[in-house]
Amino acid sequence: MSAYDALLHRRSHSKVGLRAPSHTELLRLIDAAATVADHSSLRPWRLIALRGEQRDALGQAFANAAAAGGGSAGAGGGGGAWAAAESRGDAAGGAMDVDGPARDKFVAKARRAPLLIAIVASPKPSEKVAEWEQAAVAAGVAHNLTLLLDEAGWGVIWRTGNLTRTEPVRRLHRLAPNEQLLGWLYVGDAPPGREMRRKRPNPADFLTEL
Ligand SMILES: Cc1cc2nc3c(=O)[nH]c(=O)nc-3n(C[C@H](O)[C@H](O)[C@H](O)COP(=O)(O)O)c2cc1C
Repeated sequence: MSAYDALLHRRSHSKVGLRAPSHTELLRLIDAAATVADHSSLRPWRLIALRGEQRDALGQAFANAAAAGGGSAGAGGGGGAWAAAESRGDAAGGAMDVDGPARDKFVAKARRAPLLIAIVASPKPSEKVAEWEQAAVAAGVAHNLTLLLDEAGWGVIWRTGNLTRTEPVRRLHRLAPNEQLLGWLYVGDAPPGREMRRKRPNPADFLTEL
């Protein structure tokens, strides 16, 4: 299949089955995804696979973050509400994990696929390459990987949410202070029968001349 056809036929799957690509298969796809254009070849990204009960830990982190006030779509780093709760030492702040239905709801969300791949923008020191350029490289790797997984027959959807950049979620992924999560690729069996891809925008609306 040409890259053109692969892109035209790609679609996200919000519901996937129980099988997931193996570590070895992932490495093969990441090898190709990593050919993304990368100013100064800084490799400013890394990926973290979450399988099995590791997904429950993510659900727990989501629940703890939500209990502490959550995040916002514009949040650039750790959750301020979380930090405040932590300094108070209350339950939602880390002394105790949130439990019960509040936890179950988020664990179920994290279990929507057998494999989650966290996309981490991991900027490297550079006088020449700004952090936004490096984040663009990390996003490029994620888009490439999404396409490659789709082409290999896996169901994939890239998800984020307001809790992505909260402190409990950062801590679970052991992010360095300068790193940022760009979300997760949720991966599993593609459901049988490919649905039609959603309507494409008119390319002429997106190309002008100076
Ligand atoms: C950075 C990023 C974050 C996203 N976050 C979510 C999300 O949290 N929930 C969601 O339903 N779709 C999210 N999407 C969109 C889906 O991945 C997907 O593109 C969308 O459902 C449209 O389907 P399509 O890819 O088949 O066109 C996100 C996409 C990107 C690039």
